Amino acid sequence: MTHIKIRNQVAIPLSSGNCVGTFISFSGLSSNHEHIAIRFGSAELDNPLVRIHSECLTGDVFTSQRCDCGPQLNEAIARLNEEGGLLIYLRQEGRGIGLYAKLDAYRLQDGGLDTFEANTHLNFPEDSRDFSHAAQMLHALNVRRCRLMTNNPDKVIALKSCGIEVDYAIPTGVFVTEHNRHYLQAKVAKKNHLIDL
Ligand SMILES: Nc1nc2c(ncn2[C@@H]2O[C@H](COP(=O)(O)OP(=O)(O)OP(=O)(O)O)[C@@H](O)[C@H]2O)c(=O)[nH]1
Ligand SMILES: [Zn+2]
Repeated sequence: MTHIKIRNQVAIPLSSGNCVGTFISFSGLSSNHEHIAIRFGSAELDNPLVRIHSECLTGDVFTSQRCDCGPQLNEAIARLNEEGGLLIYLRQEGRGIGLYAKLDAYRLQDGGLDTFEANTHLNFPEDSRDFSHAAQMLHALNVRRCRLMTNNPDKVIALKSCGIEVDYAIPTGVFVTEHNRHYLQAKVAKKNHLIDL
C-alpha cells in the first residue's frame, strides 16, 4: 500500500448539526482526487464509528430528491457529532463516472433504464468506485477496525480486502421519496443493499 500521511488538519464549524468537524487532508494518496476525512468529537481510534460517503453534488449540495445521498449525509453528520467518529468523503461523483456522465445517466433513466443499466449503456461499469482510498486514509489515521454506517455490502467487502476490519455494519436510515423509489429498488435488487422498502 502507498505510504500516505496526514497533510493538514483544520477545524471548521458546521451549521448542519451545529458542530465542529476537523477536515483532514492527505499526501501520497494514490488518486488524483482530493478525498477528505472529517473527524467529529473525540473519535476514538480503536473502533470508531465511520461513514464512507461518495460525492453527490446534486444530492449533497442541492438536495436532489432523485437519490438518498443528502439525507444520508445529514444523518451521518448528526450521528458522528453525537457519538464521535470519522466521515470519509470520497470525491467519486456518480459512483465514479463523474457529474456530466451521471447527468447523461439520469436522461437514460428518464427513458426507462435503471440506475445500473444506464451506466452500462454509457459504457461504464455499473459501479466504478474504488474504496481502497478510504482504507488508505483510515490506515493513515491509525484506524484498523471500525463500525461502518452503510447498507452496501460491497463497502464492507472492499474495506476488509484492504486490511480494515469492519466490526459490524450499522444500517443508515431509509429515505424514500416518490422520486428515488426506483433508484433504491435497483440498489436492493442488483447490489443486495440492506434496505427495507
Ligand atoms: N452513476 C450514478 N450514480 C449515482 C446515481 N444516483 C446516485 N449516484 C451516486 O451514487 C453514490 C452514492 O454513494 P453512497 O451514498 O456513498 O453509497 P451507497 O452505495 O448508496 O451505499 P450506502 O453506504 O448504503 O449509502 C454517489 O457518488 C452518487 O453521486 C445514479 O443514478 N447514477
Ligand atoms: Zn445522490
